[in-house]
Amino acid sequence: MSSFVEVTPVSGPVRGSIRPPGSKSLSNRAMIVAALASGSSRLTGVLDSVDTRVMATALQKLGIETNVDFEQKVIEVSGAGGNVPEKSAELWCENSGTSIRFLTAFCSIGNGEYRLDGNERMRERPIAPLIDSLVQAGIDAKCELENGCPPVMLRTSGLSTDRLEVSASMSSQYLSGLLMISPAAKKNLVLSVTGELVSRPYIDMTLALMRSFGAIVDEPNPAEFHIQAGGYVGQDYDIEPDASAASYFFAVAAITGGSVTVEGLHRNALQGDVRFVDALVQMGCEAEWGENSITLTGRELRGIDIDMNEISDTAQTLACVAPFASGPTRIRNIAHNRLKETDRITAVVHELKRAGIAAEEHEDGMTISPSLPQPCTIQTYDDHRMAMSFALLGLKAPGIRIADPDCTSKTYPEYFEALESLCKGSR
Ligand SMILES: O=C(O)C1=C[C@@H](OP(=O)(O)O)[C@@H](O)[C@H](O)C1
Ligand SMILES: C=C(OP(=O)(O)O)C(=O)O
Repeated sequence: MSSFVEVTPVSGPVRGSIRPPGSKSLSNRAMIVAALASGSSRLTGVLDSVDTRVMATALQKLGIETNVDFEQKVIEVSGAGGNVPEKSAELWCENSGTSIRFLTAFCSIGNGEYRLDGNERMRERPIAPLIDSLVQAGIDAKCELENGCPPVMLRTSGLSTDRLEVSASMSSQYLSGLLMISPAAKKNLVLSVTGELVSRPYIDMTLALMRSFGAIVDEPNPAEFHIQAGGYVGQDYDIEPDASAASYFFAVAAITGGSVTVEGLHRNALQGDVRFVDALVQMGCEAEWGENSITLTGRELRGIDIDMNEISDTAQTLACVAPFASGPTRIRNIAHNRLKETDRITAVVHELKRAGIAAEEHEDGMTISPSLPQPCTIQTYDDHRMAMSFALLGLKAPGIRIADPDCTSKTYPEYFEALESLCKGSR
């Protein structure tokens, strides 16, 4: 384990193709829905990373038979038909937002006592809106430290309400968690969102996955969901490659004037983050949307003004493309990024400045101006996306070191090897 990695610059355009590992968001959703289903499910193309391991282990602890073969990227789940077999469990969620939010919802349909906790940063990431909804539903749910964050304690005998409200202005994951458990509730349920809903494409992803496993959901308006009770049926389900991970490789093409094909993704992918490609097109790149691949070709880059609320996991990637554009780039409407693995606005601006790049922090985002990166060691704040995005700077300028590269294990343990193998022909 080294404390930093130094990225070697490329000397010309990077050309190549790559298939990123399975989507974290789809892997963790598919495990939850398969666990709720009647019958067994075979999930293929799943991601092997800390976040998916945390989810699989938690389901096993809850008594769901979950057979994991990460070598083959396969997980077989014997669904418990909407029951939670174990009456009591302590679940460790590290810093996986999807895991703790989806599992808190999952445990609420059980019959017993459950405690969910995570690492130091997870204990700073809000979960109160989800807890408030469960309390509304008559469940004895609380944040143990009374600060709106994990650890979470639940005493429950199931979900039997027919109406529920949730606030999703800090994270869409509270709503996704409640949506996924709803078909397993005792009655049909009307779930409404109060206030703003961030990261909307993740809700569409949740609904699509639920429907693939047989759920019936109506959406009379964008803030209301009518979910029929009746459960899920186990399926064989193939997970798409991770579109957020793909953003780094599209960015490689953009900043080197090269051409990179990402296999396994397309315009209608379930992951909203494929729209990162549109942001690069807005900056001047060309995209070719294939049936099962996307090719991005880098051209002269211009600065843009962009709302990234719906694709906020790719904001750090864009922030590391922006220095190479001809004018400033303004990223807007991502205040919720302050609540993720680290404060992803302050941290990004701080590290861009460390590399000598002109950047300004705003409450809802940042502005980055054209600059040549200077040698430095980028701090990554235990945030996989800090490491993966700032590595891009090192392809364009010498002396860029990335501290704690192993933090990519949250979603992409082999990231630096994959980046190296894509770029090595251009050195
Ligand atoms: O539902 C999901 O799979 C996710 C939703 C997003 O979180 P927010 O809804 O908190 O923005 C995203 O950042 C996260 O990586 C995955
Ligand atoms: C925000 C992220 O993850 P999570 O919320 O699932 O921890 C992420 O992967 O960028």
